[in-house]
Amino acid sequence: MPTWRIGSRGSRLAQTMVTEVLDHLNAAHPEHTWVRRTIMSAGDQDRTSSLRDLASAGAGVFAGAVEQALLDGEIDVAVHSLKDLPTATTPGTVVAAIPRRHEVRDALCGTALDALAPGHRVGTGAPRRVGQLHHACPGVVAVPIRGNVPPRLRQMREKGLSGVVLAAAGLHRLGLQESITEYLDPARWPPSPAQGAIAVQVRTADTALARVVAAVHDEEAAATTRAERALMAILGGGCHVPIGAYATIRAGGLHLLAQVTSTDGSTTIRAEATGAADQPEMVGEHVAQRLLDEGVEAALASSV
Ligand SMILES: NCc1[nH]cc(CCC(=O)O)c1CC(=O)O
Repeated sequence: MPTWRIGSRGSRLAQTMVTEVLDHLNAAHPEHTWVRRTIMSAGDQDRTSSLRDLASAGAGVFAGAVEQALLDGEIDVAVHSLKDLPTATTPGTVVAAIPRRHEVRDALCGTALDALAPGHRVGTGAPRRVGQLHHACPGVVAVPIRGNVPPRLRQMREKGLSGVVLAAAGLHRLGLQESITEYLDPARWPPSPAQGAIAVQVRTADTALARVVAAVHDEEAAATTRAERALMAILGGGCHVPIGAYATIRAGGLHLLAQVTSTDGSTTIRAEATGAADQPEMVGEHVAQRLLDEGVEAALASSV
């Protein structure tokens, strides 16, 4: 029976995502053997540039090295955070499975939103989170902070910050959920497109392997993230663009809420729509068009 090499970034978060995928694959396909590989990326190695510098160097700075290892045949399966994967598919690769998404929300560690007062400092460098923070808590100072999840919590303590905003999914996967003070309501504070979702990627030519990894696929996670990413593909994507998106499957179909917030928090533009759950891209495109009709481009231009 075949042995497959499954690879990810070297961060502890990436390793836990591989474990999550492997637990599922081993249960569904005990006849296959899976071995783990770690791929070091520029995003892992570079501790000096700001997230924005790295982002402008290309949205896939974290995912790129892992995708390259897949294309070079060093690994057979790549595991990514879907939100860190560029919306433009890398030729020769295909996302063959998106596992069930457990947690999409942002979380505040440290001081609760209500208790934050003007002058308090909160760690986050992502423009979407900076804008949402300023909008919710005028006068609160966003302090750029970067690195993996555990170092960000450490920086909060070391720099005497009142709090730090992180994805709840990452904190949960790392067993750090006790650090969470407050879950931010996704209807008021929409998270990053595809936040919390894992992408399981293979080479396009490996159709048999694609069928094997499809054992971890979840239709709801796929539909919601496809809608969120279709929206982002139109508005320009990546961690450096302040777009929040939150899709849910409801009785009437797939509902998508999107929000763009200027980094100073003064302007938020929201749009939503419901459409067919089996045509998620159409819902994403529809909501993107509504945001454009509301003049979102000017808001984006002034905030990035
Ligand atoms: N941008 C970094 C990043 N990429 C994926 C996660 C974890 C959440 C996820 O799995 O989507 C994080 C950390 C964060 O945003 O707090």
